[in-house]
Amino acid sequence: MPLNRPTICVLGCGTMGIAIIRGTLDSMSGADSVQCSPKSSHATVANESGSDPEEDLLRPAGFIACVSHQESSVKLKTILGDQVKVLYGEAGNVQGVSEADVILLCTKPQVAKAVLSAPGIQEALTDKLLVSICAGVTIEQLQSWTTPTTTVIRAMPNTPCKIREGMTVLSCGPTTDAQSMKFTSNIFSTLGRCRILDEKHLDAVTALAGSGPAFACVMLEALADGGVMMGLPRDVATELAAQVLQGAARMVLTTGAHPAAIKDSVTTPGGCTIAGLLTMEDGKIRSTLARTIQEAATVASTLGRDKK
Ligand SMILES: NC(=O)C1=CN([C@@H]2O[C@H](COP(=O)(O)OP(=O)(O)OC[C@H]3O[C@@H](n4cnc5c(N)ncnc54)[C@H](OP(=O)(O)O)[C@@H]3O)[C@@H](O)[C@H]2O)C=CC1
Ligand SMILES: O=C(O)[C@@H]1CCC=N1
Repeated sequence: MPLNRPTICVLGCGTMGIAIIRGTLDSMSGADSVQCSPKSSHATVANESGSDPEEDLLRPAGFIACVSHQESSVKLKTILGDQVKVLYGEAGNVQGVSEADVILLCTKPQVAKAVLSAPGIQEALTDKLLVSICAGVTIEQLQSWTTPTTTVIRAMPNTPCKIREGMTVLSCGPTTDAQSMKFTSNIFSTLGRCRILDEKHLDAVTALAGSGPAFACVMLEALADGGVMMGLPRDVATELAAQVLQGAARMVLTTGAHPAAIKDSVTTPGGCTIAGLLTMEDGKIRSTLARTIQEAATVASTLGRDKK
């Protein structure tokens, strides 16, 4: 299927839909300008830079965002401005999918089947690419709710996509073509890091990377609490904790160092770090965090199932 400068419909534009649109528009706003097309009234991105023409063809031409309720559509317009065409309700979904080339399914997993099975959607999806970010919804399920003419890809991004520091994992189905995969990987690579893995890993990915920002923020908040306990002002403690986590994470990502080696390099014999580390180990922090991912992955695997 041709994917030159496609229009993307974000079907279910809440937290993640907004993060993906915002991050993508920001990624293009440097060299490119985003403007509202009077003809189609959805956002178009005009490239005036001398960038790679092949990459340019993979950039979205514009976004359409679909939500369920009219009130949400009003709020969304104030968040995304006139760069994005906003539609709501069942008729809005059919219109949005019909006008787009690529559909990003960002509803809650529990409503994915109903949204894709609604009258007019299957026809509107003919010969199009459907990328689902719904936790626990498998490629097999997505294929069974669409016709064979629709190409299906599963993605698991996370909220930091909004600031282009995201982590996304993609899985393709047996019939996914290379161009669809290249386009999808290009979109998510501009929003942070992007990897392709076999679908069997996606529940673990959902727990570690999808839910991960929540777990990381609980750790961040707890570290800051400790600083506050020892007299630091809250804003200072939060800044220190956030920068420490970012710095340590960047050391792992940029140097490739093992986390244990970085820990050891901080730990002076008989010093304060080993005193703190032993206290952490007494609290079983390692197994608590590892079990957190295990439990979240177990629940993720159930999210696409019909509720009895
Ligand atoms: N939140 C996260 O960190 C992550 C979430 N995910 C996955 O992303 C998906 C979305 O999550 P999230 O963004 O948090 O959810 P939100 O609740 O923030 O957004 C869901 C959106 O879907 C819309 N919606 C609901 N029903 C319909 C419908 N019938 N037709 C069209 N739109 C509809 C809602 O509109 P309205 O407001 O009008 O009801 C809302 O805009 C989930 O499947 C989740 O598993 C994946 C990775 C990370
Ligand atoms: O909590 C959830 O179910 C979703 C999936 C990953 C992050 N949030």
